[in-house]
Amino acid sequence: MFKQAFKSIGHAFDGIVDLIKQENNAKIHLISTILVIFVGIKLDFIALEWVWISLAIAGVWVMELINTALERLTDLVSPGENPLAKKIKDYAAGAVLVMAIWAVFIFALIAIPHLWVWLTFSS
Ligand SMILES: Nc1ncnc2c1ncn2[C@@H]1O[C@H](COP(=O)(O)OP(=O)(O)OP(=O)(O)O)[C@@H](O)[C@H]1O
Repeated sequence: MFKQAFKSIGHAFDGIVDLIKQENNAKIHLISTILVIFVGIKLDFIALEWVWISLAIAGVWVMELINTALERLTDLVSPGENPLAKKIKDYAAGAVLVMAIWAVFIFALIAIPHLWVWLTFSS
């Protein structure tokens, strides 16, 4: 039972590693994730702020994984040009964009007051 569970986790990790290797957007997400965590540690985010930040980070990764899965599936079932394939890919890309905008909003909402305090009291 545990062996099967570890095997499944391994497949899931393979998917994430492959996404980072294959997709430019995933590389941008990775750099952004590291930067946001670094800024959060530097600015001393509190637990509740980490809850929102981690939700935003996870949300963008989940959307990117689903988007890429849909892109691959579309290419598999419809290798040529097809207006429906375009719609499917554009909708999925739209989902990533909505989540990314929300993530930036959450980060700004949390980081700006911290930055304000940091700039005011560090001088
Ligand atoms: N099979 C297809 N038929 C018609 N249009 C397609 C097809 N595949 C992709 N497109 C469209 O071509 C454009 C570019 O798609 P493409 O997937 O290459 O780049 P993208 O949207 O930047 O995605 P990503 O960089 O995540 O792979 C999009 O508008 C997409 O909907």
